[in-house]
Amino acid sequence: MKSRAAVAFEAGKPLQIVEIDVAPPQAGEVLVRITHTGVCHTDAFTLSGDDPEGIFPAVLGHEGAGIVVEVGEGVTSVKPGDHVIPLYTAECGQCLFCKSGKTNLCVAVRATQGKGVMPDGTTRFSYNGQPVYHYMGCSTFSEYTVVAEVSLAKVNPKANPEQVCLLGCGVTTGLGAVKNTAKVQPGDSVAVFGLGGIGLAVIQGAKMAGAGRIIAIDTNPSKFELARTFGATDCVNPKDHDKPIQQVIVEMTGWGVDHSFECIGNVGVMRAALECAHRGWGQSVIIGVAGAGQEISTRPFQLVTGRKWLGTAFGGVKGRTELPGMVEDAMAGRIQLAPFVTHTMPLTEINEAFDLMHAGKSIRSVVYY
Ligand SMILES: NC(=O)c1ccc[n+]([C@@H]2O[C@H](COP(=O)([O-])OP(=O)(O)OC[C@H]3O[C@@H](n4cnc5c(N)ncnc54)[C@H](O)[C@@H]3O)[C@@H](O)[C@H]2O)c1
Ligand SMILES: [Zn+2]
Ligand SMILES: [Zn+2]
Repeated sequence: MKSRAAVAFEAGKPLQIVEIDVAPPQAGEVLVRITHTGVCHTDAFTLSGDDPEGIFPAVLGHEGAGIVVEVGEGVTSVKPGDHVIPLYTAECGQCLFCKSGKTNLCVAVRATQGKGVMPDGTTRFSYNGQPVYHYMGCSTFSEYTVVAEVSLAKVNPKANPEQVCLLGCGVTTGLGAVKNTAKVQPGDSVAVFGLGGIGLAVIQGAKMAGAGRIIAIDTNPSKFELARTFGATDCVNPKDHDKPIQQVIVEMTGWGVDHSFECIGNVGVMRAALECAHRGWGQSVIIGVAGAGQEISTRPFQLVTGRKWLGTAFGGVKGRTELPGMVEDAMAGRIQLAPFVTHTMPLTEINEAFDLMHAGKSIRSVVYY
């Protein structure tokens, strides 16, 4: 079938809106009509060419909501008409990782997902007879996409897709990092570096967890108002200080914060985030995705004196098990999604979403089909 899609033909170039061909779902696969998709910084990162796993031409996008159109052989957990959120972290329930109870990093489709193909090693997308690759197992920048059954969370059909698509990545990642990775406790102090969709979701999660002081840090002060709305108690612009930001945070708090979160993808800030963690027990969670080949560093003394360096993908959330409940939480107002959606636009204007992100003017742009 034909599908309108925004295709990344080359790194560093705008997406092109074209009609691609989408092949039917094979065994264990599902054809989904995407109705809405957010644009996450990770899409911009891959489009920039800095992502070692980036393959072109590809259909990017991994923060979507849609409706099942057709299922391949053997698919039992979803049927046509079901409302779904595609998952870039699958959950098969069978693999070593799923069974461990220790992680959400299912490996069922990992090897092929990273290569931009479906589990049988081929792609369902093509343009003028040439293959177009999948992205993060989701490819939500195509109206019709094919996703592995294990990469779909079935959610309440009454949920607002313009908002719950954000549970496909940004908001879930931030909330999950607080709850599953850092396990923030009532009264704990928190520092959040980077106030995009991820960082603001961390603040919302910290507030929900009953954190005491929540310090929001960004070089773009226009983000502070929303950060305060979500629960930030202090807002700090590193540019207002002539000393390293970690020193500023330590001085503000005495011994540093109980938890810090890096939500930018900057290895220098990752170091600062670790070093502003409390002596003896403070921990720092890396969420940001750094460029290919970049490395983190600090003095080992920072760890010897009790700080912990952690990281998280999709906030440690098991998508098929947990997303349906998170969608219910959003519908009941326990999770706030509306403030994240600062812009909406039709697919034809998707490049504008990237421009707004790079200009620091949006939190999330949601594209509709
Ligand atoms: N681990 C995961 O599962 C996961 C999931 C989603 C996104 N990510 C990553 O999280 C990061 C954030 O994503 P986003 O969509 O919120 O991005 P975004 O671009 O919307 O937000 C980043 C924010 O960081 C601020 N910033 C930039 N440099 C800074 C600095 N030196 N000091 C302080 N603030 C600075 C920017 O002003 C901006 O507000 C990206 O690296 C993205 O790839 C990771
Ligand atoms: Zn994302
Ligand atoms: Zn698994």
